[in-house]
Amino acid sequence: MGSRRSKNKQRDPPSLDEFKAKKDKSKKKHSSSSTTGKSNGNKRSSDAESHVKRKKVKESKTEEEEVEDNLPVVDYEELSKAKKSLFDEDEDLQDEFDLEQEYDDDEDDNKRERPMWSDDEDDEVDIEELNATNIEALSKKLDEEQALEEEEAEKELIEADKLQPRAVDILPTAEQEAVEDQSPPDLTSIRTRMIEIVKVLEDFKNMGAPGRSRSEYVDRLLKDISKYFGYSPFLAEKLFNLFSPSEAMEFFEANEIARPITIRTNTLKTRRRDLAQALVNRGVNLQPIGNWTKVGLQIFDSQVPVGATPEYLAGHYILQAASSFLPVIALDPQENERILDMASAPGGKTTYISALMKNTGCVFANDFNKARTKSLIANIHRLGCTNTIVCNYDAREFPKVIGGFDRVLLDAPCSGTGVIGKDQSVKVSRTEKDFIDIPHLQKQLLLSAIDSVDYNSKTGGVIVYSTCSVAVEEDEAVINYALRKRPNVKLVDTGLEIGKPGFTSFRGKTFHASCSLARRYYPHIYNVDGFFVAKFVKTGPSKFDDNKASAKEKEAAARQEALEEGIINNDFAAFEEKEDERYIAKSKKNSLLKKGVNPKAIKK
Ligand SMILES: C[S@@+](CC[C@H](N)C(=O)[O-])C[C@H]1O[C@@H](n2cnc3c(N)ncnc32)[C@H](O)[C@@H]1O
Repeated sequence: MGSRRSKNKQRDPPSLDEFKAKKDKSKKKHSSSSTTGKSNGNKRSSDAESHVKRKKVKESKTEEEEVEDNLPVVDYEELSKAKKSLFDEDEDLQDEFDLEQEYDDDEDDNKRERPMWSDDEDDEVDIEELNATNIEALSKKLDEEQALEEEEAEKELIEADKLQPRAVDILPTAEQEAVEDQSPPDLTSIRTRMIEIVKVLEDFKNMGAPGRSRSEYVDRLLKDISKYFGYSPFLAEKLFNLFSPSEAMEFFEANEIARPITIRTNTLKTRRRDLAQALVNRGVNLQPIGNWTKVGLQIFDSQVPVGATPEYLAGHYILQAASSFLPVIALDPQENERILDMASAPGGKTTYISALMKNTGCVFANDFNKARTKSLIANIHRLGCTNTIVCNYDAREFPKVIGGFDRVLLDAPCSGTGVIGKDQSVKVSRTEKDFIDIPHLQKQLLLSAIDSVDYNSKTGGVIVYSTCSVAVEEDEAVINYALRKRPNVKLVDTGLEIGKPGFTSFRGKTFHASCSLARRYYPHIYNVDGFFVAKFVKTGPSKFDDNKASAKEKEAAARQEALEEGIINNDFAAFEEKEDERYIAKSKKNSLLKKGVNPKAIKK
């Protein structure tokens, strides 16, 4: 963890001006790379700047700041740069989405480069001298110096760690623990102790105190985590076990912050470029999410409520977490297919499916919770999805209700351990029983999803299972169960470019090797909600398969029933002749009056 300290700063979202300056910079970078061939010039220069800045900061640090630097704050700056982040800034995006047209080339803005260039003075390097010709050489030199410095610092740290018998002092005695339990928590010392314990656990052989077992450190760390971050001891342990100790700390830290606000362009009504332009005009500061989606936008800040703009009300976009795009991308819906979204409210994924199908075919949007189907219907209407049928069944009743689908999405009800960043109540509300009951339901739902798919589908035969939980019981254990119970399916690649592979074994349990094809998403790695996505294809009929013919009959019967109940009208787009006659007459009269003609004088 020591080597991370200099980078442990969360980046503030850029202001509009900074964003613009960045765009300008990137534009210059493009042109300079094409003329000079020095494609890394800007990066190197900013490396050089940050080195200069780091140096300054380092010199002026107090001891307290040094301690503060030790704290495992999630490195979002690194995250945003890392290839693996779902919020990649890809230069290629410029072609499809070029916001530069939205900003004038203003001299003031050009002056407002990143502060590293203008604010810092440095004894050793005169930044003014960093021009196009010597920048690369200087940067290289600075890089080397920096690497050497970091190496030395790391060595010093290791030596200091060895010399100091800190490990002995980290764990409190029973008496100290008793006193601590009685008094209000001292969060600063708890945090420091957590960091120390993590260091010991990462190198227990050399750093563990004599006579102390690894589990003593783990127990203390778990107590500290649950006190510091506010988790129930049970959930703290469950989540801790998913990661190495230092990664677990990053995960817990990341859960303290909400993920970036993201929206999905509704391509049934607009294009992302047009939407972005409209929102920028309203004072929304945004940029594309990353090169893995052509419809997502990340909102940095806004002068208007993003959930109430005219574009929102007109259904040009939906507020949707970036991770929620993933299962639909994996589902890969095709035009004219029949698709079932088993647990669909409030419809973020249904409306995306509908958009990808360009309103062709048919999407059955089901949800067991009737109250939630109201927001589902509202979203379907607002976004103009005309190929959807909303239903309200316990999805375990499928395929008896209807089957023979080309594709089924099961975005399953779950414990929500992936979305603690936005729902902190999960920290204490989830019990051991939840991790038995919820997976039980998920397993039943997944079998129904599999049985509802037509294995003869010419275009599909696909089932996607997703959760916003990172708990293995709700993810790999569920898909592994389905593989055992339904030998007529196999897991396939999700087609998603990024994501960590699913576990093939976990704490003594072994899963089918193909579970590694599933994808895991974590807030501390991708800056998105924790998520899980697995994709199956059907290789043979299920015992309970409903063939396509009978599914069609059921669909026709359902339509008829809805017609009879007046839920849908066959004459949705037709004219009400009597009503229309009145309006036509009125408008004719008005038009004559406008022309100064007395309507009564006109012979009928
Ligand atoms: C994760 S949410 C779905 C979110 C939705 N897919 C979206 O993108 O907006 C899970 C949904 O499952 C529904 N649900 C729970 N049990 C169900 C069941 N037995 N059958 C169908 N839906 C169920 C819940 O009402 C909830 O709306």
